[in-house]
This record gives sequence, structure tokens and C-alpha cells, in this order.
Amino acid sequence: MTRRLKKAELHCHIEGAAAPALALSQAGKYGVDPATFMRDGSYAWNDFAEFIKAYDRVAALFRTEEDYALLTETYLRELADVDTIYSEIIVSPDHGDRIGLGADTYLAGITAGIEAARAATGIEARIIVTGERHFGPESVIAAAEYAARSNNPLVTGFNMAGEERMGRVADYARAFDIAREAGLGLTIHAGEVCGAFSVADALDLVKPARIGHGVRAIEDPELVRRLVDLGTVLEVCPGSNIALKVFPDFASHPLVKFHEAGVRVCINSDDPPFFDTSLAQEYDWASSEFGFTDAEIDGMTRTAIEAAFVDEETRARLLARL
Ligand SMILES: Nc1ncnc2[nH]cnc12
Ligand SMILES: [Zn+2]
Repeated sequence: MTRRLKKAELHCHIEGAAAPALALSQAGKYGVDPATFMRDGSYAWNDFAEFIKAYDRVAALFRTEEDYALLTETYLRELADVDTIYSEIIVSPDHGDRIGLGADTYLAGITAGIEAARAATGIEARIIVTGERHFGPESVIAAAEYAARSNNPLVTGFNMAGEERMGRVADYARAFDIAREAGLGLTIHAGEVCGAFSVADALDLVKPARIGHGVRAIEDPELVRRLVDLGTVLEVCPGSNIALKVFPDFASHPLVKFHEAGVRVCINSDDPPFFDTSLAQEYDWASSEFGFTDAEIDGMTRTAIEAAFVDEETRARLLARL
């Protein structure tokens, strides 16, 4: 049982954290037919491409600053209830723009949700702006420019999510240059749907401190050694990987192999209700399915805090809470 362990998460997409009950109430509010994204009380999708479409449909149910504040506060309170002390939330200004809310108001709602959850529970959180790869390089560059000029102190990182099979990392490298020059922490989804080459591209062209997933790097032992040498942190999301059939089951998931090889790894939920998981569930699986001891799981939580995109004073405060 990992219930009493302190937890930290670096990889959760805010719209992907919307519980089905909340999505249903938002659908009612805006007169959207739930059959467009849900079947038998669960989000409906069959493969990665359908998952991305379902995600975008659920994202479109959040249309005001208050909707985003509610979504964010609800998720962070849930995390705090299971002893989570830190969370990085992946947000996409494109979603704010696409529903006509605008990126500033979208971020204002998320910021209000973070502040309310922190005041109520003490949980610390930061915002990672992401470009969506399937919206194309221009949109990802625009997201980076937006993040770079944001003067919101909670915006501390830049990411790229979405359809990994669209284009190559090189097409998006400029966006990461912009974010790096602005002093943002860098992470990128790679090696989830695509193979080891995608992780190698990310290391060559983006030089990120962390990689979202990265798990298919296991296909190339040389690349695994490179991850160890660089100290790159993999934000591993086992429940997501199994739901999306990146690996058929826990037994074939490479988390233990990475850990044994000395790759820095941490545990994350990605889009919890889409994959029938939660951060608490992922921590339990780390013990029950992967066989990690409490001390090893605490080590992964420590890795998450060490790799968090926060100022050093906050990092020291968080480490002292472990
Ligand atoms: N697992 C995932 N991979 C890529 N893009 C995403 N957006 C939300 N979840 C994602
Ligand atoms: Zn993700």
C-alpha cells in the first residue's frame, strides 16, 4: 500500500484530468451530446488517434475562466487528498483559443484553480505550456512564443504533446529554442507512439531536461546509456502506456529495466480518467505490479522534485517535506 507515501507528479494534462462526472455536467451546461465523447460512463476511444480526438472533444467542454478554475482546483484537491505535495500541469493555450476563450483567460482560470487548491491544501503546482504537435509547427511556435512572453510566475516550462507521428522533431525545434531562450524548463513527449529514434531526435535537437514517456528508448541499449549519462528524467506513465497499447501489460513495461539501468524516472498519470487510473493508482502499481520497495518509490518522488521546474527555494522546501 503506497497510500501513506508522499507523492509528486510532473506529467498530467489538465483537460485529461477531467473526471467523467465533471465532463457530463459541463456537457449539460453547454448542451453537448455526451455520446460524442463517452460510452457507458467512460471516455470512448479505441486507439491513440481516437484518444487524441476524444481528448480535444472533452477539452472543448471547458469554455470559461470559471470552468478552468473548477477543473484545476478539483484535480489538485484530489491529488492533495492522497498526500501529493507537488504537481506540474500541462496546459495548451490552443484549447483556450479554439473555444474562443483566449489563451490569457484560459491561463487565468488555471492559475486561479492552482491558487485556490494551494490555499486549501498546501499543494504546490506549476504550469507547463504545451504545443500540440498535430496542430502543426506554426501553432507549436506560437505556443512557445506565448509561454516566453507570459509573465505568470507559475508558467515555468514548455512541452510538446499530441500526435507524435506528425512530422519530425526537427520541424518543431524552433519552438524549443524560443522557450529555452526565455529560461523555461524543457520537456517533450517522445518515444511513446514512435520508437527510439524519436527520443534520439529529442535529445539531439531539443536537449530537454526531461522527456514525457520516453519509454520506447528501451528498444536501443545505446540510447538508454545516453539517457543515463545525460541524467535525463523520464516522466513515465505506465497506466497510460498500457491503455494505449504501447506495451501489452505491466510485465512487458520497461519501467523496472530503466530503473535498474540507472535512468532517472518518476511516476505520472498523464490523463487519469481516460486511462482508468490516478496518481495514487500509479503509485500502487509501482509497488504491486513492478515490485518497487517503498524506499525505491520515495526515490522516484525525490527524482520528480529534483527535476521539477521550480526555483531552488521551492525545491528545497519540497524536498524537506519528503
Ligand atoms: N499521452 C499523450 N500523448 C500525447 N499527447 C497527449 N495529450 C494528452 N495526452 C497525451
Ligand atoms: Zn502526456
